[in-house]
Amino acid sequence: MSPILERLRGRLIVSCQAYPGEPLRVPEVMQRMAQAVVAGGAAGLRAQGLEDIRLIAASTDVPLTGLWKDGEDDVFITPTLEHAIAVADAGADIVALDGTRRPRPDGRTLAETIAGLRAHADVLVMADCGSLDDALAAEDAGADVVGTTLAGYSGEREKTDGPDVALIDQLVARCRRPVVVEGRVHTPAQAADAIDRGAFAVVVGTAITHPTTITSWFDAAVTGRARR
Ligand SMILES: CC(=O)N[C@H](C=O)[C@@H](O)[C@H](O)[C@H](O)COP(=O)(O)O
Repeated sequence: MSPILERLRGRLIVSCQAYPGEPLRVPEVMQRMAQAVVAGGAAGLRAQGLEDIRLIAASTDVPLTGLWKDGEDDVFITPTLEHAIAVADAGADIVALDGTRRPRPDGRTLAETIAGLRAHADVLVMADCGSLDDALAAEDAGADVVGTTLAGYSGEREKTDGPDVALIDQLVARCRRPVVVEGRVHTPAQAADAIDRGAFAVVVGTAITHPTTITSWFDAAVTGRARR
């Protein structure tokens, strides 16, 4: 296994992302966020957008998974070969891309996209999948790692409240490549459970790095409960 992946075995990867229009959608802010989570023990980082990737790659030394979200269409996580090459060139160690079986905007298959990326750069590829069939196809297409990132977002599986544990169990049982659990891991207990189920690593985003959502959880918990 690659030394980059070895550093992530059984560890926490923290996704540092802000969304369009949000106050924290500033590359330097995400760079600081990345430094803050590494100080807390994150063994890996995940970042969106070329400038965020560049800044984080330059200022941290943990394995960096990069992606470029583009478009409103079904396939928006690093949707084309051109996007994937740009993410690699920005400094990502692992390029995360849509690993579903849906048609891609540039007409390439996932296998063609991975082969094209590999011809350009020596990077690892994480396939962001939405189902077991996605993950099995992504392995055949050459992905180094399969993730549960798109479970509940690609139309194939229900969006569970927490991580999709049934899918985790399926992937761990059937996949040959490391399975990275990502998506709605909201508590340390859920992260531990994912590892106990056989996940190679766990990605946590929102519950660590998205204060607007975290605030809404606390607000919903307290609002309306006061005795007087
Ligand atoms: C579906 C999609 O677009 N997922 C994105 C992928 O990079 C991010 O918006 C998520 O924050 C990330 O997957 C981490 O998941 P969570 O924030 O639930 O811990």
